[in-house]
Amino acid sequence: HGWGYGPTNGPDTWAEEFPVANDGPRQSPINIIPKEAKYDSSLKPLKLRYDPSNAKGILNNGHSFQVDYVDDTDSSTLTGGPISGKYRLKQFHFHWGSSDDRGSEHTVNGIKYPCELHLVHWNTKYPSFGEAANQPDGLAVVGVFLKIGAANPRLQKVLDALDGIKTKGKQTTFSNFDPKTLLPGSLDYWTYEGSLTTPPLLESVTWIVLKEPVSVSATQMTKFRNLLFSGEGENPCFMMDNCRPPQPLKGRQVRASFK
Ligand SMILES: NS(=O)(=O)c1ncc[nH]1
Ligand SMILES: [Zn+2]
Repeated sequence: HGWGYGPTNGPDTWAEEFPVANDGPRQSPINIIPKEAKYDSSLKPLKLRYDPSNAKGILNNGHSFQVDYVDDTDSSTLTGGPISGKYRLKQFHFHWGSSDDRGSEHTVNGIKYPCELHLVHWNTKYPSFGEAANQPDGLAVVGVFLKIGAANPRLQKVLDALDGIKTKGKQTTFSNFDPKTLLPGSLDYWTYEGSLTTPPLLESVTWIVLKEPVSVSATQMTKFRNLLFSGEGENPCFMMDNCRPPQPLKGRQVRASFK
């Protein structure tokens, strides 16, 4: 059985098949220490321009669920920020915990949030996501923390679709959704050079982690935890704690777009 988040296939075992997990100089996630981040006035504002009609489907991939976007044109892109050129939105997904005191992958001063959203983009200087994923400047992932508070109405359409993709491998159509509605009011961010946080842990990601969290209610969190890692007809295993712990910084500089 492949990699996962269980006792026999979780993050501490990944190095067996993916040695970069332990040896890599730029692994993600990391603990962000705001006081150690350097304000960089040359960092540009983030520019996210998404076409809601590019939303294609929603899939339970056995590790998380993701909303996939049509990425054969430049209609949903990320530009500005720490990146040069244009990156296309491929998908967004989440990581969450088994209780509200954990679940995020990045941490801030060691604090874990209950959930973290990742918007995955690839550099259009490469022909495809797959090609870009193997390049040091191939991917850009925007990370957004979710914090327990008032129910977030912007999440509801996504959460309501989860009943249709309960088990591993299930997918349904999911159309007309603008991921910009999931972002906080401020686009202030920390940025550093890192990796995918799931195997193959490719060191191709420019991470852009927003400082301001968005809200999610405890009830909404229970909907994430009602998904299954397991496939239809298999022993049911609820999908939660699908988060990799923070990895060694190994001398990397985290920059801040704000003072
Ligand atoms: N969690 S992550 O955003 O680093 C990721 N995206 C695709 C595979 N893994
Ligand atoms: Zn992720």
